Amino acid sequence: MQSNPLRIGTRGSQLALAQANETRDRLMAAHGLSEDAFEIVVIKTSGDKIQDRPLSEVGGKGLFTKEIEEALLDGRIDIAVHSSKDMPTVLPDGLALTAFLPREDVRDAFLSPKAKTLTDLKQGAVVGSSSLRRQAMIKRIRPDIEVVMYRGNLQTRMRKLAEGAVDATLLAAAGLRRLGLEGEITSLLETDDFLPAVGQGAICIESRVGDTATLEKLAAIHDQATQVRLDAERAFLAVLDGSCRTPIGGLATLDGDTLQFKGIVLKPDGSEAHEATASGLAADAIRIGRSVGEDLKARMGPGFLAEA
Ligand SMILES: NCc1[nH]cc(CCC(=O)O)c1CC(=O)O
Repeated sequence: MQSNPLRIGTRGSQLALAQANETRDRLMAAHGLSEDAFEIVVIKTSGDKIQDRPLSEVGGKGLFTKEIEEALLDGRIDIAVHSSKDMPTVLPDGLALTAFLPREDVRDAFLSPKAKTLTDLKQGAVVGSSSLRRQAMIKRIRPDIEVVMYRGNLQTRMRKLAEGAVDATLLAAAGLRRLGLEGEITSLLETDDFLPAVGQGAICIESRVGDTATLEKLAAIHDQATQVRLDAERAFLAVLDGSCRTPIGGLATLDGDTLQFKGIVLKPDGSEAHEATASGLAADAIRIGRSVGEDLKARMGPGFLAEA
């Protein structure tokens, strides 16, 4: 082990800090190190500075990673901890997702003081979410529901829900668990009818490609099954060129050596949706994800993504 602390870059939100701490704790346990072997470096990103507009309007996923990736490339940090869901499919030259922690619950959670599930909400109910995927999936099941923009950190969103500004909200179960807020979950949306975002529930670690000393440390906390699932999901997203303006869901599951993949593309108002599935050997994860992406692309027809 090197004597310099391993510098862990992260955003400053409570969720991001919880993820960075979890990564540090796993590294400490795996290598028998103390806390002084690590330094958590908080980096403010453009995405953190913009709070009043949906992400889809201001440039999408890369907003939460740009400044952190610059710090990695400049050698100011050694690893960056991210939610896989927030990672663009293309990374800057010289950087890669070099480790995945074991994936948690992938499901979206329904939170409401007024109803047990999405389908129990009263006619014309208001749901807060600024995720285009969640908006489209809600509209597909319940076209009468009004979805209003709802950004801010988890605590802010829960407060708005308690104050009655909205009737319900949807959040990733994994994020709530990491913050010790799973008690706030009213019910969980099963993936059969509500497909999560690509990467949901998986913490990933980004580092410099040739930094072998760091890669060796990460190997001890890496989960290969999560990597295989994410390989398929990210290959799927890359084919569809998943911009933040396109509602897309995708999930890979592993049963032994068999990978199952399901993907969906929707119009934002839920009026049209295309789904496709494929399965095969885990070793073919990337090919399977890509094939579902291509299948959907063909079935959507030209213009669907542009219109969306
Ligand atoms: N876009 C924000 C974001 N990125 C990752 C998570 C949750 C944690 C995860 O999916 O790993 C969340 C919050 C949410 O969607 O509720």
